[in-house]
Amino acid sequence: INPITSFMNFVEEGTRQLDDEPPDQARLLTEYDFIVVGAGTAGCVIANRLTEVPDWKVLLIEAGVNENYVMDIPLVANYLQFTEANWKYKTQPSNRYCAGFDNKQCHWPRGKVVGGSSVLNYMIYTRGSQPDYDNWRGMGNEGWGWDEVLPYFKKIENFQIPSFNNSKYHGNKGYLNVEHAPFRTPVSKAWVKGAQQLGFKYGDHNGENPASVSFLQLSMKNGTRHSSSRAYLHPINGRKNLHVSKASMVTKLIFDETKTKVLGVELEKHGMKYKILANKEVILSAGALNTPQILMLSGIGPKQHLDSLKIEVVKDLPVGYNLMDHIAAGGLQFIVRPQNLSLSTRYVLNHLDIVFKWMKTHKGPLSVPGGCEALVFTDLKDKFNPKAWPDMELLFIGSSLNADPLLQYNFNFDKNIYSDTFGPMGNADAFMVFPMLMRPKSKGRVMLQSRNPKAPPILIPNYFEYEEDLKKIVEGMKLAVQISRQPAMRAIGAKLYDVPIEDCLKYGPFGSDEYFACHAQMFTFTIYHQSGTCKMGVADDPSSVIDSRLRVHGIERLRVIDASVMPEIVASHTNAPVYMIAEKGSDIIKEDWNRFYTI
Ligand SMILES: Cc1cc2nc3c(=O)[nH]c(=O)nc-3n(C[C@H](O)[C@H](O)[C@H](O)COP(=O)(O)OP(=O)(O)OC[C@H]3O[C@@H](n4cnc5c(N)ncnc54)[C@H](O)[C@@H]3O)c2cc1C
Repeated sequence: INPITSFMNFVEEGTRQLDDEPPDQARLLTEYDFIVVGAGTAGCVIANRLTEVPDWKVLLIEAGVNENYVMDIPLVANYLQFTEANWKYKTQPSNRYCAGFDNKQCHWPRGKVVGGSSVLNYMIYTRGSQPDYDNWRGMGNEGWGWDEVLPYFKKIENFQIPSFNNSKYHGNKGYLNVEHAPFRTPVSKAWVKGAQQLGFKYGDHNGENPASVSFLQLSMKNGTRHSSSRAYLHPINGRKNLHVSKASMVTKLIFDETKTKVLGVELEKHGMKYKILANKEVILSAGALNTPQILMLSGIGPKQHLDSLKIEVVKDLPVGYNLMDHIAAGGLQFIVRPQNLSLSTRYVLNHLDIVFKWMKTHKGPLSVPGGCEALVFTDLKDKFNPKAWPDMELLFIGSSLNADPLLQYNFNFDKNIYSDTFGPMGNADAFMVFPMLMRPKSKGRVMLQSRNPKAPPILIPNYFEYEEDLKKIVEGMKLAVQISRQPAMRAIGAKLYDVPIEDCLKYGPFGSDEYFACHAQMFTFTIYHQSGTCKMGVADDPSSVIDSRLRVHGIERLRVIDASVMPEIVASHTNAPVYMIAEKGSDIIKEDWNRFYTI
């Protein structure tokens, strides 16, 4: 590999990508048919699908700026959290969770860039399975059962994994590329084998076997990130009926004099304030933290909370409640015999040929998103049944905390606890497993800090309110240890890293249930799946904010289409489900305005 031609290839591809992203609209119209707030996973899909109707004019508003080509390098995903493309939120301090982190706060990164959180994410592409969506329909949400959402999951995909390419479950004509990473570490292969030796079936968790082990399916195209902007906006760059306004923050909704109909939005761009009207609808796709924030700033939210901030109440609705997330016990690491290859930053920086290889071919270790390589989904009560409804995921990362000097800052570790616990690892080769709670019972809340739209919202995760959530995580940790004892793992010398968290020894010896529970409460890792804060439900469900056609109860011309709408978090990473919600939501809009729609 020639470093110069590789680098030039990288620069040329990056320039092309920049040219393909729809430009910032310098001069905004005063009126559009639809205004979509937030160009994240959902917003890019909606902007694409609505502008398929040639006489609809759509404005897509995004607080962040362009995606750039460095963001497409899968291995550097962690680093993006230190850039302006992240809103950099933190949770309220707690002793029950995130307790081993600085000021007992978890970092909650969210994308602030064209492409939203699909630009910061680890590209893991999972959908959830039949019971997740039948559960939604069972709550009264007509049209959201598995049989009704599956066609939309297929519509999203350009599925590129031949061994799983079963047309009952997968599509090949969609905008989003789904593929395996073109590189696997030997350790990941041993782990996948070890999981099978324990009893898990190798299979397609997005198809026949929701509870199985496999290498990750990824929203990736030829070894590079395929964000929602790359997938849905780039191919339609040039559509005259789409305007994109970047670096533009929506601060409030505008209502008619009866306060029952939305007329448009107020936004700030480069220090200037604008009022833009929507002839037909405003669609909020600002994500599960910012969509409730915009609603509450506009007077749609819990009356008592809005009163306390002296915000005039337009509609009393439980906005911001029902906040759900998936969490893992972080820092569960397994030392292996030294490998002659590692996904560590140290290794990569000492082997620049790897970097040049990716720049030229998009192959090699840099094509592994943040080191994430494989997963097991399982139902802890029926562990090895591949048809079961998972309540636990074990995510395999072919890298470790000591492999990257910045990882401790990603997760906000307390410096002393971090160095006491992980310092003794030195430069040992290791991998991590994140045992992840897939169907949490505990729910939190998003609140406003003040009437200032630029003040970050108050984020209360309320993890582990229910003891059973903690117990399940502990079961997941023990299961991860069991895999590490299988023959394929013994062959690479896998051994649980056992320097204890000093503060947890008072609850029990290292490896006891009580010790592991304390570990999970100290190193509570968000998996960034915040959702549910504008719950979809029937009008007489007092906990719901929108109906099953994604319209805000009691308000005309206003919909929410993003991760906020999930009535119950699905047992899955959330990006693919959000794509589905946006595809289906776009068809609902077309149907309601008597326009042609595609499924
Ligand atoms: C670090 C990280 C890793 C993740 N890893 C995975 C993964 O591997 N697999 C997976 O399935 N999921 C993953 N997720 C979750 C997944 O990416 C999200 O669930 C999904 O992107 C949410 O889509 P959304 O459309 O609801 O919101 P977002 O994609 O977050 O989009 C919201 C957009 O609205 C914009 N916005 C917000 N407020 C305003 C405002 N006032 N005015 C204008 N614009 C505004 C934001 O800047 C953003 O661009 C990850 C998320 C993160 C942050």
